[in-house]
Formats: sequence, C-alpha cells, structure tokens
Amino acid sequence: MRSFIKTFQTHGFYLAVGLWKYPQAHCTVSFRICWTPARNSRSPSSSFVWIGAIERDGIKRLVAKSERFLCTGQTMAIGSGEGTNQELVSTNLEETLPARKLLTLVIIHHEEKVLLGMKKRGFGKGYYNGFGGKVEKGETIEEAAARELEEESGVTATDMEKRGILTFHFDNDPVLWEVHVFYVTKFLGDPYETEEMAPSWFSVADIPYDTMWADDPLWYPLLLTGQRFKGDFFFTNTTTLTSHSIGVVESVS
Ligand SMILES: COc1nc(N)nc2c1ncn2[C@H]1C[C@H](O)[C@@H](COP(=O)(O)OP(=O)(O)OP(=O)(O)O)O1
Repeated sequence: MRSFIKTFQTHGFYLAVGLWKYPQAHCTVSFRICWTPARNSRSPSSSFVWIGAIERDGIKRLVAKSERFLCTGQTMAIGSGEGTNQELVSTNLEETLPARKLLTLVIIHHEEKVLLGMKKRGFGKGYYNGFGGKVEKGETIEEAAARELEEESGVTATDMEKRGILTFHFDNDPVLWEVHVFYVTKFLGDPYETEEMAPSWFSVADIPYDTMWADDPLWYPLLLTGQRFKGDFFFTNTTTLTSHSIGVVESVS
C-alpha cells in the first residue's frame, strides 16, 4: 500500500488531504477535509467539508460529501457518522467496496491447440474450462494458478503469463468473483484425468463454446491473439449472461 496524509493550517481553517493506493486491489482512496474548530464549549458548531472518493479500475466513485457538520470539541471522528450529514457513507474500504473472491484460470495453448478440462464436479460441472480455482490464504495468485493447474491436469507450467482479469457478478451472490487468467505455451508432463477435470486438446477453430461458460467466446479470441484484457460479466441464475463489458489493456498486473 502506498499512502500519504498532509495537514495544513491557514486563516483559521484546517485542511487535511490524504491518499491511499492499494495496488493489489486496483484501488485508490482519497479524501479532502476542511474544517474550522469549535470556538468554545458553549458554541460547539463548526463548519466541515469532506470529500472522499474511491477509484477502482479507472472508475471513480464519490463516497462521502459533507457541507456542515456539528461537532463538539474533539468528537469529530472521520467516518463516525456523527452530525447532520445525510450523505456521509463511510471511509472504511471494506464497507464501501463489495467483497471479492480471487480465483485463477489457466489456458494452455500449444501447437495450435488449446487444452481444456471437462469439469466433473462442483461449480461449472458439465462445462469445458481452463484449469484453476480459489486462491488460498498465504499464497500469491501466481502460486495458486500453478498449484491448481498441477492438481487438476497433472502438468507444470514453465512460462505462465498473466493476460486477463475477469470480474463475474452473480445476481444471487453479493461477492464478486475476480478471475485472473493466465496463458501458458510451455509445460512439463502429460495431462491426465483427475478427480475434478477430464482434459482434452481442441484445435483453435473447434473450441467447444457451446459447452463452455457464456463469457468465454468474448475473451478467448483476445487471449489467443496475444492481447491483455479486463472484463466485467453479469449473470442471472448463475449461468445466463445478461450484460458485459470487455476491453484490451496495456497491462493487467
Ligand atoms: C462465470 O463465468 C466463468 N467463466 C469461466 N470461463 N470460468 C469461470 C467462471 N466462473 C468461474 N470460473 C472459473 C474460475 C475457476 O478456475 C473455476 C472455479 O473454481 P472452483 O470453484 O472449482 O475452485 P476450486 O478451488 O477448485 O474449488 P474446490 O476445490 O472447492 O472444488 O471456474
């Protein structure tokens, strides 16, 4: 996390500005506060202006705005909600951003063919997909991608490269699924069937999109032509894709 906070005093006003960057969460939180302190305990009213914003993946969202604030002496706590401000939301990142679950997805592209696995159980059962799963506590996203690939297909990637980030929104789940997509062309070992996946090779022209997640035809062509991308996909009833946005980006780190 990169951050700074600065305070100034001028003409009877106090000003504080702050900025926090959370590169892991692709997120920047900033605020500006300006206030005049209460003059004495019999006159506890002071003016107070607070503007806060969260910027995530290039989208800025105003989260707090306050024009007059009643406070007594030292009780002016940022984000406490004390006072008359109706628009005050929160300065707590956890409360203002929806929870996210991190997952990985590895696609192997080798000699004009793509390795996909038929999911045998759990989420996505009956669909062909790349290999991946949830990032576990204490491991990096890259470590999770390599582990899931080995567990589900038996192969070890030797040139894994992150190429995309896909966010899935399900109408029956308040948690966003953030799937990090990795591209592999070199690996060790021969793929074999595991408890979770039955792998098969498909030529690029015959990728079985009709037995895959509905988002796949929207980003596989980008992946297989060397591009980096970010996308948002909205599903109802878990599997019906209702809307999406996807774009090519310079970097996905
Ligand atoms: C909703 O659209 C999706 N499209 C695609 N292409 N892939 C998806 C979508 N939603 C999830 N995925 C991927 C992400 C992961 O690779 C798997 C799901 O992982 P899973 O639930 O199987 O995670 P594991 O950690 O392996 O789980 P268990 O060990 O508990 O079975 O699907």
